[in-house]
Parts: sequence; structure tokens; C-alpha cells
Amino acid sequence: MKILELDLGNSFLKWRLRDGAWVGAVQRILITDLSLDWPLEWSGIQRVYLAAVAQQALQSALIQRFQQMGVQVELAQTQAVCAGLKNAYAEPERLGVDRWLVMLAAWKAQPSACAILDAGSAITLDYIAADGQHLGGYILPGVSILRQSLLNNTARVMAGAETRAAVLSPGRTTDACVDNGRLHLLKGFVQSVQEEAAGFQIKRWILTGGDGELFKPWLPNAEYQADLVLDGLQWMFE
Ligand SMILES: Nc1ncnc2c1ncn2[C@@H]1O[C@H](COP(=O)(O)OP(=O)(O)O)[C@@H](O)[C@H]1O
Ligand SMILES: CC(C)(COP(=O)(O)O)[C@@H](O)C(=O)NCCC(=O)O
Ligand SMILES: [K+]
Repeated sequence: MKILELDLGNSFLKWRLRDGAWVGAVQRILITDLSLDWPLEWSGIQRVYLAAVAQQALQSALIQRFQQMGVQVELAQTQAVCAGLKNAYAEPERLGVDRWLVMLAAWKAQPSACAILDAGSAITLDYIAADGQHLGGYILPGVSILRQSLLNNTARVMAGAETRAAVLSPGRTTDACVDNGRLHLLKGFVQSVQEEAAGFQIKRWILTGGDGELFKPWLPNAEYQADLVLDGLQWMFE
């Protein structure tokens, strides 16, 4: 059966095709480049699995497009419990479905204590204990949002195009001060949560999300897995 897996985040729509054991390459498009008449070039798809945390209107428009093609869309919903993984939220459905799916994918791949850092539009961190209990987590502004919110709320901090050329040393231009400052902030966060995770007996670290690579130097033993949201969809529906 030909399945289309979709991850509608706050910055990008990511997708891949799956047919039995065959899995296609992941592709992505910026949400701002998505129009309602965006061509859906897929043919012969029998099902669509969708994880969405973007605006409701966009989610509904996407679902409607597939329905017009006669294709059923399975919309992922955050669960309270699945496969021994237990959501920490008192109102489980309020936990972002992308967070739930990355936890599910990590837990299914290896049911052991872990910390999962997902650096997308927002940065999320979630802890899972050895018995599958989600211990909760954190939501932070993402790498781009951090910079953009600074530029948007100050009159004279004017930086040029965004780069990833930052270093951990004092800047001598506005650009360098902004970018290097952000790097220090993120490193400090990672160091702080590593201490906390150790207190929870968590040694396994997993990195994901569009900006996941940026965190690698501070988490050298982390597994980097680019497509955990899409991986999680399979576990939810099959
Ligand atoms: N052209 C781009 N436009 C916007 N963000 C980009 C771009 N290239 C890389 N990024 C980075 O990718 C991040 C989004 O990563 P991703 O995991 O795909 O997010 P989401 O799941 O929230 O859509 C952004 O926060 C930004 O830092
Ligand atoms: C925290 C998020 C914005 C992350 O989204 P993303 O960066 O992947 O676009 C998303 O998981 C979300 O909207 N969560 C709902 C609030 C919560 O998880 O408590
Ligand atoms: K994210």
C-alpha cells in the first residue's frame, strides 16, 4: 500500500512516500511557499498520515485537498499511553503531536531512558524514564525565532542575513554579537539540561529537527535522527 507521510510544522511541510518495505527520501517546502492551490503531484497514494502543529486553517486546507482526490487522511493525535510510553501531561492532548511522535519513535527504536531534543521552529526537550514514563520537558524559542525576536524588539540591533557562522567568543560587530550570544545561550541550555538528565539516570540523547546539527558539538554522543516525526507516524497507525 502506497502511503504518504506528512509532517506539517511551523516552518516546513516535510513528506515522504512509503510502500511496504520501501521508504522514499524526505522532501520539504517552506510553509510560506505553500499556497492553497499547491500542486499535489502524488499519484496512486492510498492513505495519508498527517502530523500537524501548524495553523488549523492550513491543516484543514491540506486535508480537504486530499479528500477531493478521494484519499483518506489519518490525522495523528497525541495519546495518553502508547506501547508502554506514558504521557506526563494531565491533559495529554495538549502536548504537541510532533513531540509525542518523536518520543514514540525513539521509544519504539529502543525502549530505554532518553532525552530528546527537537530543534525546529521551537526547541523542545522531552525526558523519558526507563519504565516509559514521560517526565515532561521544555519548550524554548527556536534558533531562528531567538534571533528574530531580538531584531524585532530593538530599534538598532540590525543584523544582516542569518548565518550559522557563530563562535563562542565576544563579537565585534552587531551580527557577531547577536549570533555568538545566541550560541552561548543554547550551549548553556544544553549543559544545564545534561546535568538535570543525569539526575534522572538518563544517558541516551537523541537529536532531531531542522537545527538539530547545531547542537551536536555539545552532545557528541547523541544519536542524530532527522525524521523522527515521520518515523513516529508509522507506529501510531500500524
Ligand atoms: N529557509 C529557511 N526558512 C526558515 N527556517 C529555516 C530555513 N532554513 C533552515 N531553517 C531553520 O529550520 C528550522 C525549522 O526546522 P524544522 O524542524 O523543519 O521545523 P518545523 O518542524 O517547526 O517546521 C527553523 O527554525 C530555522 O532555524
Ligand atoms: C512546541 C511546538 C510549537 C513545536 O513545534 P515545531 O517547532 O515542531 O513547529 C509544538 O509541539 C506545539 O505547538 N505544542 C503544543 C504545546 C505543548 O506541546 O505543550
Ligand atoms: K520542534
